[in-house]
Amino acid sequence: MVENAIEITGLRKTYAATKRSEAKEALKGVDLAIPKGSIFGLLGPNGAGKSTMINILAGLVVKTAGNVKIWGFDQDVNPRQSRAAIGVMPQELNLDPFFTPRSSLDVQAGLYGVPKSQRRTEEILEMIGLSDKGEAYARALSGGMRRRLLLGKALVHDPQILVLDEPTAGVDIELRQMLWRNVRKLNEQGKTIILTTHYLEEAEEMCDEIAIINHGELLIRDTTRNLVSRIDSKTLVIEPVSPPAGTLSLPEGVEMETRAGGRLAFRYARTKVKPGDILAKLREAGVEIADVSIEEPDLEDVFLDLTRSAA
Ligand SMILES: Nc1ncnc2c1ncn2[C@@H]1O[C@H](COP(=O)(O)OP(=O)(O)OP(=O)(O)O)[C@@H](O)[C@H]1O
Repeated sequence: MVENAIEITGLRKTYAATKRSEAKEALKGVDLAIPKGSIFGLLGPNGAGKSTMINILAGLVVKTAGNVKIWGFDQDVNPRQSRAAIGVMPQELNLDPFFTPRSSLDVQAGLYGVPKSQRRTEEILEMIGLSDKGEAYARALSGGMRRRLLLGKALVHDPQILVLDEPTAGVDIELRQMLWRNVRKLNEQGKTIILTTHYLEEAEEMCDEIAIINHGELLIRDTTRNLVSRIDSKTLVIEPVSPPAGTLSLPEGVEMETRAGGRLAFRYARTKVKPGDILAKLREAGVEIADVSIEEPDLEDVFLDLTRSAA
């Protein structure tokens, strides 16, 4: 039994030089395994190589070197089976304006060779909340509806793996929540989900595991929890009754920052300093405290830490 939904080894992609641009090495030998059944986040700054990787998985971009296995099928040996195992919801709203949602889904199913008797057009329309828009022209759909239709199109052949490329970029909260509800449901039904997102909070909330890529290289891959616990810093935030008089003497390595409303934030290494040490110093200085809280590191800190040091 194959354990991994995706196995990538030594994946390279160099876009050829054109008259206007030099050759670009977008992926520089990436190894990555994505376990079956997970919700896996692929993160990285703009231009890191995420779309290139996803497009290679989807069979839309031809790799330069390396090996890609999808649901156990080598992309080069079994292109049909590997393509059938994956559905991609792309970033761009590339819909034919003259197709209705119902015919869009039907045509897509036809492209994947799904026999008429096995098509789930109505079920998918229902799931993406477009049952009442089945006969509307795509050009008459709102941006959010088009995005939902793209999700539907990625599902027509009932793939084991669903890839979502920046699914919530620029969408409103309601649609985002609907998308995530659907994603969770599909995951519970056994689908492996791979998503790229710029919203780190979202990745932290949704993904079991995360890979961060930068400049075409894999920087790290770990469970979301482990990644967040790598960051040693925490921040103690206090609201003083009145601003401290004079400079404060703080434990070594603690950095202070003044925030809105006169709040003071103290960033410290949790393995070296205890928040009580900071509070003791404040008390010594006669600072009266109205409120206190501690901010835990989040994925954004991890991301900045890793991409900064590798820049
Ligand atoms: N068709 C192409 N021809 C030439 N260079 C390309 C092409 N597509 C992407 N690139 C380059 O390859 C690099 C990786 O791009 P890619 O789109 O994979 O990054 P990304 O991580 O998806 O970024 P974003 O978050 O902005 O979508 C970038 O430097 C980009 O300019």
